[in-house]
Amino acid sequence: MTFVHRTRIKICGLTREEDVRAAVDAGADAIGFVFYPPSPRFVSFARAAELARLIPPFVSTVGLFVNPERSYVEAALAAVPLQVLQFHGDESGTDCLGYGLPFIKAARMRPGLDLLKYAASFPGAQGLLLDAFVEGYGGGGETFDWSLIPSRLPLPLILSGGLHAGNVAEAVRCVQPWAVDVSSGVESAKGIKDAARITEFVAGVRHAHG
Ligand SMILES: O=C(O)c1ccccc1N[C@@H]1O[C@H](COP(=O)(O)O)[C@@H](O)[C@H]1O
Repeated sequence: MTFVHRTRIKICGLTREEDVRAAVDAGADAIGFVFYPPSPRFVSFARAAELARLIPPFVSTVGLFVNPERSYVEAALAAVPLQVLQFHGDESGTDCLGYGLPFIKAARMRPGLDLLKYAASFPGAQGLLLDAFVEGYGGGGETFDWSLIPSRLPLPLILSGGLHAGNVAEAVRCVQPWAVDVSSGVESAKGIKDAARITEFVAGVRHAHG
């Protein structure tokens, strides 16, 4: 099957230098830092700033937040060179605006969620990230029923939730997202990425394109 675009790849929840290098070397388009303290992948702003120095031009740096205070996001922006914000909690459309950066909004997929209505409530969003509905907001390594995704969405779709090298090609062919986002599926332990799994994941995405 021929796609009109190259599926973008975001690797999220990096905590170590070698993992950033592995993601960049494998061809990731974006690197995510988790600024949600309860997450096992949490990094401080200082740590994220150190890691961000390893990220070359044209690879985006994404800051992930869950229900943050505005001052917390502002502090992140002052400390870390972020290009995109990812809001992964119960934020409203207004909560996500006003930072002077593009943002993507996560929807935690469950039966009954009206995704078109949900997307419309985030008028400033640059993309809609679809994740499984898990305890702890995200990063649970669980897939969701892709048939719940409407065929036409008003925003670029970023597919996440339980993706790994073994299912990502099928996911890309089935959903045809703008981008995929992965955390657990390229880890050897929570917060510890595995270079081989990252490489295999990227190859899986590229393989989907035939
Ligand atoms: O990674 C986390 O710890 C995390 C914590 C809170 C909210 C989101 C989080 N990660 C995001 O969750 C999805 C799915 O991750 P996985 O591949 O299933 O582990 C992904 O978008 C991560 O960015």
